Amino acid sequence: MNALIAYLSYSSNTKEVAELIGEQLEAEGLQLDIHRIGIDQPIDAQHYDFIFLGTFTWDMGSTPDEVKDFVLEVGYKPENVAVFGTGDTQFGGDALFCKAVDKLTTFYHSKWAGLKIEQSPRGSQEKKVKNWVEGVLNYARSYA
Ligand SMILES: Cc1cc2nc3c(=O)[nH]c(=O)nc-3n(C[C@H](O)[C@H](O)[C@H](O)COP(=O)(O)O)c2cc1C
Repeated sequence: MNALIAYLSYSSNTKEVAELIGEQLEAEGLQLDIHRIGIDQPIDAQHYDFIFLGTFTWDMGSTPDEVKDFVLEVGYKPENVAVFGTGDTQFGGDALFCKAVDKLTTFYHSKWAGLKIEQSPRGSQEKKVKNWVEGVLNYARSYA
């Protein structure tokens, strides 16, 4: 099985989550490609068994433009998109926390609840990342 991790990150929090996810996927034996949204060349989404899409949230619960451009670039709604992201409850509390994750999860009709991390995942939230990735892979194993 193979996977793509596509993410946008300005100040590295979402990048750190992407790295943790990547380490786990590789440890589980998946072949991995990384796509830095807004930087790397367009990808062929059909090539992947899983697409992990990562974004931060800003501007009152908005999805960053680069991520919207990526969604348009992909051009269709793959069935295998799992969404993760980082945010900060100081910007609007629970109502706006990682709102972009919610929006993308709904947009892609994702099979998996979005992973929401407060700022950096390092420390106590690492376990949350690990459990979420495990949940995504377990679903795939049970339906493969
Ligand atoms: C101007 C601004 C607006 C933000 N608005 C939100 C928001 O509405 N909801 C949220 O959860 N986080 C918000 N954040 C917090 C960022 O999403 C958070 O710091 C995130 O971890 C940054 O990701 P990155 O380090 O990958 O760039 C905002 C941050 C900034 C600077």
